[in-house]
Amino acid sequence: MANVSIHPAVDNGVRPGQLNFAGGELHCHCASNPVRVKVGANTAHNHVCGCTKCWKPEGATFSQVAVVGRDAVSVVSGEDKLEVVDSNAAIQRHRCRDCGVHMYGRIENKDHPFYGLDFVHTELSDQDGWSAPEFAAFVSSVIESGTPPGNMDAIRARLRELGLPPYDALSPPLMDAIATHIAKATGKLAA
Ligand SMILES: N[C@@H](CCC(=O)N[C@@H](CS)C(=O)NCC(=O)O)C(=O)O
Ligand SMILES: [Zn+2]
Ligand SMILES: [Zn+2]
Repeated sequence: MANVSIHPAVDNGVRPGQLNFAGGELHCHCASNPVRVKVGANTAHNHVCGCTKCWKPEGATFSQVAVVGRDAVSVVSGEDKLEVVDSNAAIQRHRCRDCGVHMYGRIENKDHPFYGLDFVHTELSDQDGWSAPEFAAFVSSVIESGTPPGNMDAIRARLRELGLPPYDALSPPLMDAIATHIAKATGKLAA
């Protein structure tokens, strides 16, 4: 099963994060004048995502993506090279127009359940200690990128083997958080 590739950061086993890690810097793949983004806090809810919208390194089946408070994220250099991939998406992914790497995804809709959180790919950092991936999201969506449906049993088995329980949306706690937000907004639950 180890021959099923998920993402280079987890294919050899998930490495634990460091509890007191305070953040670091991300950089894009440009050899010169890279975009640099400071993330001044550790991440949370790190996971691998199989959706077609999250940035994946060349050849990877999944993206690796985590969240961090938007106030902790700032562009250090190369801001002029950033462009929003899809301004209609809930997550506005800012990518380097030269190398295509997504530097951060931001939610601008204040009513969104995850407003206040940015999405970042910790593999773009040279530092170790970022929170480790905990689960696999949008697993069935890898088919939309061309993964043969017949490979899905092996992919889910490999994710379980790595300690990344596979879900076809987000993890139960995050789905519960979204539903709670909606129930409060619609008055079904006390705010
Ligand atoms: N099946 C779709 C799923 C896309 C999707 O819903 N992605 C999730 C996980 S990143 C999401 O929250 N997307 C919001 C967005 O892209 O703005 C695909 O693969 O394109
Ligand atoms: Zn770049
Ligand atoms: Zn995704």
